[in-house]
Amino acid sequence: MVADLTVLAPSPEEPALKVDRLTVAFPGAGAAARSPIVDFSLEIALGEITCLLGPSGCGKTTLLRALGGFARAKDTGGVLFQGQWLKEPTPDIVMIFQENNLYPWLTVRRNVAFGLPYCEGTREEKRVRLEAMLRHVGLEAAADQYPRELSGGMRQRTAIARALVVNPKVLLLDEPFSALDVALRRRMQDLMRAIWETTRTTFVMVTHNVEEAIMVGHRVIVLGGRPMTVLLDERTEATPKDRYAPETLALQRRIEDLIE
Ligand SMILES: Nc1ncnc2c1ncn2[C@@H]1O[C@H](COP(=O)(O)OP(=O)(O)OP(=O)(O)O)[C@@H](O)[C@H]1O
Repeated sequence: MVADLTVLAPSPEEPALKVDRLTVAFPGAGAAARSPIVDFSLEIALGEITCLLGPSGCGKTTLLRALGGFARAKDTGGVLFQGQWLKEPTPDIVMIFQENNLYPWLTVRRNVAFGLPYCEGTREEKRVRLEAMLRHVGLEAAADQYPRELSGGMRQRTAIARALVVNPKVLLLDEPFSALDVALRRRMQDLMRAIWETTRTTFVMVTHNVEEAIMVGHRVIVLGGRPMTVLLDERTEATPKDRYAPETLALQRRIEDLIE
């Protein structure tokens, strides 16, 4: 446990994000008719890892963007964050994309520190927090390297550290590990669970990998159809030792059948 990163456990009653009759409108004439998200509702629990799965093109990224305040919603509904309609991105909700978007001209340490000037706390508190985060994701030794000198996993760890060091209330991840090989992907999944154990941040992760969703998530939601609906909403208690357990494999098959 890294004390510097610990936050108070949030009250479990209150949802972190409430999608309430959301219709996403795409810009351009008639485009709203093609929107996969029409009158859609869903609650994302506070302090949990929720994984979103679904066939390609069903609207997962569009939903994630809406959760981040990036989508244009019709004013008949939307996304509620802390009881308020989310109209634009907020520093409390941070999004990480597959391609991680690091600043190539900054070292790992300076990439991770990028958002700290905008946070509360003294210079010394921020310094301690930065170093604790670098240690937590195993990047201390690489802190003075540039993104081009890093492996894919190190780049993604830098992106995760940069997102978490500002202590967001919600972290949205869009297929963050899809470019990584199987072994590295598993290490990143374990790291994500370890980070969650310490910070209890609300994570929402889109993935195409069913096993990953079951192993990382506390809750797995399968989306599909047009307009998009929830096809399956299941809690999962799987730990690494349950990876090949009959219940894990049975849930995996049920989900795969829905996504095909
Ligand atoms: N800005 C936009 N304007 C018009 N159509 C869009 C826009 N953004 C997304 N779409 C369409 O909305 C649908 C859902 O896209 P989205 O990227 O959310 O799906 P997805 O489930 O994340 O797909 P994938 O798994 O392949 O990443 C697609 O048909 C896409 O073409």
